[in-house]
Amino acid sequence: MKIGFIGCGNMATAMIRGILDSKKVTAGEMIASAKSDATREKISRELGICVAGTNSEVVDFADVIFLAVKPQYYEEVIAEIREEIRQDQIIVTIAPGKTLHWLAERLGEDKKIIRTMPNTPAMVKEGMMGMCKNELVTEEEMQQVKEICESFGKAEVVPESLIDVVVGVSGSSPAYVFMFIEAMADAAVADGMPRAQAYKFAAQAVLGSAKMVLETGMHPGALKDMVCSPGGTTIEAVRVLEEKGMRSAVIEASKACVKKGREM
Ligand SMILES: NC(=O)C1=CN([C@@H]2O[C@H](COP(=O)(O)OP(=O)(O)OC[C@H]3O[C@@H](n4cnc5c(N)ncnc54)[C@H](OP(=O)(O)O)[C@@H]3O)[C@@H](O)[C@H]2O)C=CC1
Ligand SMILES: O=C(O)[C@@H]1CCC=N1
Repeated sequence: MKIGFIGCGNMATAMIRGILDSKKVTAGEMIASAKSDATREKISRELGICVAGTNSEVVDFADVIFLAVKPQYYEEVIAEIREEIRQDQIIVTIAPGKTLHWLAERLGEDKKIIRTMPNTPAMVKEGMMGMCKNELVTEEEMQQVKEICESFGKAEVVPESLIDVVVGVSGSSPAYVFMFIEAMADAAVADGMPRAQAYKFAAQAVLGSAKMVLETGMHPGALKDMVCSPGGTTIEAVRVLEEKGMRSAVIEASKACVKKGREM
Protein backbone atom coordinates (compact mmCIF):
# COMPACT_ATOMS: atom_id res chain seq x y z
CA MET A 1 0.00 0.00 0.00
CA LYS A 2 1.45 3.38 -1.03
CA ILE A 3 0.71 6.27 1.30
CA GLY A 4 0.65 9.98 0.52
CA PHE A 5 0.35 13.10 2.62
CA ILE A 6 -0.82 16.44 1.26
CA GLY A 7 0.71 18.84 3.77
CA CYS A 8 3.56 17.82 6.01
CA GLY A 9 3.50 19.84 9.21
CA ASN A 10 3.33 18.82 12.87
CA MET A 11 0.61 16.20 12.56
CA ALA A 12 1.70 14.58 9.30
CA THR A 13 5.34 14.39 10.40
CA ALA A 14 4.37 12.59 13.62
CA MET A 15 2.21 10.13 11.70
CA ILE A 16 4.83 9.50 8.99
CA ARG A 17 7.53 8.80 11.61
CA GLY A 18 5.30 6.22 13.31
CA ILE A 19 4.41 4.53 10.03
CA LEU A 20 8.08 4.35 8.98
CA ASP A 21 9.18 2.97 12.36
CA SER A 22 6.51 0.26 12.18
CA LYS A 23 8.11 -0.93 8.91
CA LYS A 24 4.60 -1.65 7.58
CA VAL A 25 5.45 0.68 4.71
CA THR A 26 8.91 1.60 3.38
CA ALA A 27 10.17 5.14 2.80
CA GLY A 28 9.99 4.52 -0.95
CA GLU A 29 6.28 3.75 -0.61
CA MET A 30 5.51 7.09 1.02
CA ILE A 31 5.27 10.57 -0.44
CA ALA A 32 4.41 14.02 0.93
CA SER A 33 3.84 17.50 -0.44
CA ALA A 34 4.07 20.90 1.26
CA LYS A 35 3.66 24.54 0.39
CA SER A 36 7.23 25.75 0.89
CA ASP A 37 10.63 24.63 -0.38
CA ALA A 38 11.86 24.68 3.21
CA THR A 39 9.35 21.99 4.26
CA ARG A 40 9.97 19.96 1.12
CA GLU A 41 13.71 19.93 1.92
CA LYS A 42 12.89 18.93 5.50
CA ILE A 43 10.75 15.99 4.32
CA SER A 44 13.64 14.68 2.27
CA ARG A 45 16.30 15.34 4.92
CA GLU A 46 14.47 14.25 8.07
CA LEU A 47 11.95 11.66 6.88
CA GLY A 48 13.68 10.29 3.78
CA ILE A 49 10.39 9.64 1.98
CA CYS A 50 9.58 10.76 -1.58
CA VAL A 51 8.94 14.47 -1.95
CA ALA A 52 6.17 15.68 -4.23
CA GLY A 53 6.60 18.96 -6.07
CA THR A 54 2.82 19.22 -6.44
CA ASN A 55 -0.26 17.79 -4.75
CA SER A 56 -1.12 16.04 -8.03
CA GLU A 57 2.05 13.97 -7.69
CA VAL A 58 0.78 12.69 -4.33
CA VAL A 59 -2.54 11.72 -5.89
CA ASP A 60 -0.77 10.06 -8.81
CA PHE A 61 1.47 7.99 -6.49
CA ALA A 62 -0.58 6.93 -3.48
CA ASP A 63 -3.35 4.42 -2.73
CA VAL A 64 -4.22 6.17 0.52
CA ILE A 65 -4.02 9.97 0.67
CA PHE A 66 -4.01 11.85 3.96
CA LEU A 67 -5.22 15.46 3.72
CA ALA A 68 -2.93 17.04 6.33
CA VAL A 69 -3.36 20.75 5.65
CA LYS A 70 -5.11 23.20 7.99
CA PRO A 71 -8.94 23.08 7.75
CA GLN A 72 -9.09 26.48 6.03
CA TYR A 73 -7.06 25.06 3.10
CA TYR A 74 -9.20 21.96 2.62
CA GLU A 75 -11.53 23.63 0.12
CA GLU A 76 -8.76 24.85 -2.21
CA VAL A 77 -6.67 21.67 -1.97
CA ILE A 78 -9.71 19.49 -2.73
CA ALA A 79 -10.61 21.69 -5.71
CA GLU A 80 -7.05 21.26 -6.97
CA ILE A 81 -6.97 17.43 -6.79
CA ARG A 82 -10.64 16.51 -7.18
CA GLU A 83 -10.51 15.58 -10.87
CA GLU A 84 -7.40 13.44 -10.44
CA ILE A 85 -8.63 11.21 -7.61
CA ARG A 86 -9.55 7.70 -8.71
CA GLN A 87 -12.46 5.73 -7.29
CA ASP A 88 -10.15 3.04 -5.87
CA GLN A 89 -8.11 5.52 -3.82
CA ILE A 90 -8.93 6.30 -0.19
CA ILE A 91 -8.92 9.88 1.08
CA VAL A 92 -8.21 10.17 4.81
CA THR A 93 -8.96 13.51 6.49
CA ILE A 94 -7.58 14.72 9.82
CA ALA A 95 -9.23 18.14 10.12
CA PRO A 96 -11.93 19.06 12.62
CA GLY A 97 -15.36 20.05 11.32
CA LYS A 98 -15.08 18.62 7.82
CA THR A 99 -17.93 16.08 7.76
CA LEU A 100 -18.17 13.09 5.44
CA HIS A 101 -21.10 14.87 3.79
CA TRP A 102 -19.10 18.11 3.29
CA LEU A 103 -16.16 16.12 1.93
CA ALA A 104 -18.24 13.98 -0.46
CA GLU A 105 -19.90 17.12 -1.85
CA ARG A 106 -16.48 18.45 -2.80
CA LEU A 107 -14.50 15.27 -3.55
CA GLY A 108 -17.38 13.57 -5.36
CA GLU A 109 -20.09 11.23 -4.08
CA ASP A 110 -18.24 8.25 -5.66
CA LYS A 111 -15.06 8.70 -3.57
CA LYS A 112 -13.89 6.55 -0.66
CA ILE A 113 -13.47 8.79 2.40
CA ILE A 114 -12.26 8.09 5.93
CA ARG A 115 -12.64 10.93 8.45
CA THR A 116 -10.27 10.80 11.41
CA MET A 117 -9.11 12.89 14.35
CA PRO A 118 -5.52 12.15 15.50
CA ASN A 119 -3.42 13.90 18.17
CA THR A 120 0.21 14.97 18.55
CA PRO A 121 1.22 12.21 21.03
CA ALA A 122 1.48 10.25 17.77
CA MET A 123 4.96 11.80 17.83
CA VAL A 124 5.92 9.32 20.59
CA LYS A 125 3.65 6.54 19.28
CA GLU A 126 1.09 7.20 22.00
CA GLY A 127 -1.50 8.84 19.76
CA MET A 128 -5.25 8.38 20.09
CA MET A 129 -7.28 8.50 16.91
CA GLY A 130 -11.02 8.34 16.28
CA MET A 131 -12.09 7.31 12.80
CA CYS A 132 -15.23 6.84 10.70
CA LYS A 133 -15.86 6.10 7.02
CA ASN A 134 -18.37 6.55 4.26
CA GLU A 135 -20.21 3.57 2.79
CA LEU A 136 -17.82 3.24 -0.18
CA VAL A 137 -14.92 2.22 2.05
CA THR A 138 -15.09 -1.51 2.73
CA GLU A 139 -14.59 -2.95 6.22
CA GLU A 140 -11.36 -4.53 4.96
CA GLU A 141 -10.05 -1.18 3.67
CA MET A 142 -11.01 0.50 6.95
CA GLN A 143 -9.11 -2.21 8.85
CA GLN A 144 -6.03 -1.70 6.64
CA VAL A 145 -6.01 2.06 7.23
CA LYS A 146 -6.67 1.53 10.96
CA GLU A 147 -3.64 -0.80 11.16
CA ILE A 148 -1.50 1.87 9.48
CA CYS A 149 -2.76 4.43 12.01
CA GLU A 150 -2.07 2.07 14.91
CA SER A 151 1.63 2.39 14.08
CA PHE A 152 1.57 5.76 15.87
CA GLY A 153 -0.76 4.91 18.75
CA LYS A 154 -4.27 3.67 19.34
CA ALA A 155 -7.09 3.99 16.84
CA GLU A 156 -10.76 3.30 17.33
CA VAL A 157 -13.72 3.39 14.96
CA VAL A 158 -16.48 5.69 16.25
CA PRO A 159 -19.79 6.85 14.77
CA GLU A 160 -19.35 10.13 12.88
CA SER A 161 -21.60 11.83 15.46
CA LEU A 162 -18.77 11.34 17.98
CA ILE A 163 -15.86 12.66 15.91
CA ASP A 164 -16.36 16.25 17.16
CA VAL A 165 -16.31 14.84 20.70
CA VAL A 166 -13.01 13.11 19.90
CA VAL A 167 -11.56 16.56 19.10
CA GLY A 168 -12.34 17.70 22.66
CA VAL A 169 -11.32 14.55 24.51
CA SER A 170 -8.14 13.58 22.64
CA GLY A 171 -7.43 15.76 19.57
CA SER A 172 -7.06 19.03 21.46
CA SER A 173 -6.73 17.72 25.02
CA PRO A 174 -2.94 17.27 24.91
CA ALA A 175 -2.83 21.10 25.04
CA TYR A 176 -4.83 21.11 28.30
CA VAL A 177 -2.62 18.38 29.72
CA PHE A 178 0.52 20.34 28.83
CA MET A 179 -0.98 23.35 30.63
CA PHE A 180 -1.67 21.15 33.68
CA ILE A 181 1.92 19.85 33.64
CA GLU A 182 3.25 23.39 33.24
CA ALA A 183 1.14 24.61 36.16
CA MET A 184 2.22 21.76 38.44
CA ALA A 185 5.85 22.41 37.52
CA ASP A 186 5.43 26.16 38.13
CA ALA A 187 4.22 25.36 41.62
CA ALA A 188 7.20 23.09 42.24
CA VAL A 189 9.56 25.81 40.95
CA ALA A 190 7.85 28.30 43.27
CA ASP A 191 8.63 25.90 46.12
CA GLY A 192 12.29 25.65 45.10
CA MET A 193 12.61 22.76 42.64
CA PRO A 194 14.80 23.34 39.52
CA ARG A 195 12.57 23.72 36.44
CA ALA A 196 13.83 20.76 34.39
CA GLN A 197 13.40 18.48 37.37
CA ALA A 198 9.91 19.90 37.99
CA TYR A 199 8.80 19.05 34.42
CA LYS A 200 10.12 15.52 34.82
CA PHE A 201 8.30 14.93 38.10
CA ALA A 202 5.05 16.48 36.86
CA ALA A 203 5.09 14.69 33.49
CA GLN A 204 5.95 11.30 35.00
CA ALA A 205 3.08 11.72 37.50
CA VAL A 206 0.68 12.36 34.61
CA LEU A 207 2.08 9.45 32.57
CA GLY A 208 1.81 7.06 35.53
CA SER A 209 -1.71 8.22 36.40
CA ALA A 210 -2.86 7.76 32.80
CA LYS A 211 -1.35 4.26 32.76
CA MET A 212 -3.20 3.39 35.99
CA VAL A 213 -6.54 4.37 34.41
CA LEU A 214 -5.81 2.34 31.29
CA GLU A 215 -4.21 -0.70 32.92
CA THR A 216 -6.24 -1.20 36.13
CA GLY A 217 -9.63 -0.46 34.59
CA MET A 218 -10.52 1.17 37.91
CA HIS A 219 -12.77 4.23 38.14
CA PRO A 220 -10.68 7.45 38.11
CA GLY A 221 -12.57 8.55 41.24
CA ALA A 222 -11.52 5.37 43.08
CA LEU A 223 -7.89 5.93 41.99
CA LYS A 224 -8.14 9.51 43.29
CA ASP A 225 -9.53 8.26 46.60
CA MET A 226 -6.54 5.88 46.91
CA VAL A 227 -4.24 8.93 46.96
CA CYS A 228 -6.27 10.92 49.48
CA SER A 229 -5.22 9.92 53.01
CA PRO A 230 -7.68 10.99 55.71
CA GLY A 231 -6.53 14.34 57.11
CA GLY A 232 -3.64 14.22 54.61
CA THR A 233 -2.01 16.44 51.99
CA THR A 234 -3.88 15.34 48.85
CA ILE A 235 -7.39 16.02 50.11
CA GLU A 236 -6.24 19.59 50.85
CA ALA A 237 -5.20 19.98 47.18
CA VAL A 238 -8.48 18.34 46.03
CA ARG A 239 -10.46 20.76 48.24
CA VAL A 240 -8.75 23.76 46.62
CA LEU A 241 -9.14 22.35 43.08
CA GLU A 242 -12.88 21.90 43.71
CA GLU A 243 -13.13 25.39 45.20
CA LYS A 244 -11.40 26.85 42.09
CA GLY A 245 -13.69 24.91 39.77
CA MET A 246 -11.13 22.66 38.11
CA ARG A 247 -13.62 20.02 36.89
CA SER A 248 -16.03 22.64 35.62
CA ALA A 249 -13.19 24.54 33.88
CA VAL A 250 -12.12 21.37 32.05
CA ILE A 251 -15.70 20.42 31.10
CA GLU A 252 -16.51 23.91 29.83
CA ALA A 253 -13.18 24.17 27.94
CA SER A 254 -13.73 20.83 26.25
CA LYS A 255 -17.33 21.73 25.36
CA ALA A 256 -16.09 25.03 23.81
CA CYS A 257 -13.58 23.00 21.79
CA VAL A 258 -16.26 20.59 20.52
CA LYS A 259 -18.59 23.50 19.69
CA LYS A 260 -15.84 25.22 17.69
CA GLY A 261 -15.15 22.00 15.76
CA ARG A 262 -18.86 21.68 14.90
CA GLU A 263 -18.83 25.24 13.55
CA MET A 264 -15.83 24.61 11.29
N1 LIG B 1 -1.61 19.90 15.52
C1 LIG B 1 -2.49 19.11 16.13
O1 LIG B 1 -2.44 18.88 17.36
C2 LIG B 1 -3.59 18.45 15.35
C3 LIG B 1 -3.87 18.84 14.07
N2 LIG B 1 -4.90 18.26 13.40
C4 LIG B 1 -5.22 18.69 12.04
O2 LIG B 1 -4.11 18.33 11.22
C5 LIG B 1 -4.06 19.22 10.10
C6 LIG B 1 -2.64 19.76 9.98
O3 LIG B 1 -2.33 20.44 11.17
P1 LIG B 1 -0.81 20.72 11.58
O4 LIG B 1 0.05 19.60 11.14
O5 LIG B 1 -0.85 21.09 13.01
O6 LIG B 1 -0.53 22.01 10.68
P2 LIG B 1 0.87 22.58 10.14
O7 LIG B 1 0.66 24.03 9.90
O8 LIG B 1 1.97 22.15 11.04
O9 LIG B 1 1.06 21.83 8.74
C7 LIG B 1 0.29 22.12 7.61
C8 LIG B 1 1.05 21.67 6.39
O10 LIG B 1 0.27 21.95 5.24
C9 LIG B 1 1.13 22.45 4.22
N3 LIG B 1 0.33 23.18 3.24
C10 LIG B 1 -0.33 24.36 3.36
N4 LIG B 1 -0.98 24.66 2.22
C11 LIG B 1 -0.74 23.63 1.37
C12 LIG B 1 -1.13 23.35 0.04
N5 LIG B 1 -1.91 24.17 -0.67
N6 LIG B 1 -0.69 22.21 -0.52
C13 LIG B 1 0.10 21.33 0.17
N7 LIG B 1 0.51 21.56 1.42
C14 LIG B 1 0.10 22.68 2.01
C15 LIG B 1 2.12 23.29 4.97
O11 LIG B 1 3.28 23.51 4.17
P3 LIG B 1 4.50 24.43 4.70
O12 LIG B 1 5.14 23.64 5.81
O13 LIG B 1 5.38 24.54 3.52
O14 LIG B 1 3.88 25.72 5.15
C16 LIG B 1 2.38 22.40 6.18
O15 LIG B 1 3.38 21.44 5.87
C17 LIG B 1 -5.10 20.31 10.36
O16 LIG B 1 -6.24 20.05 9.62
C18 LIG B 1 -5.36 20.18 11.86
O17 LIG B 1 -6.62 20.65 12.22
C19 LIG B 1 -5.65 17.24 13.94
C20 LIG B 1 -5.39 16.80 15.19
C21 LIG B 1 -4.35 17.37 16.02
O1 LIG C 1 -6.53 23.20 17.21
C1 LIG C 1 -6.93 22.60 16.22
O2 LIG C 1 -7.80 23.09 15.48
C2 LIG C 1 -6.37 21.23 15.90
C3 LIG C 1 -7.44 20.17 15.85
C4 LIG C 1 -7.21 19.30 17.05
C5 LIG C 1 -5.96 19.76 17.59
N1 LIG C 1 -5.49 20.77 16.93
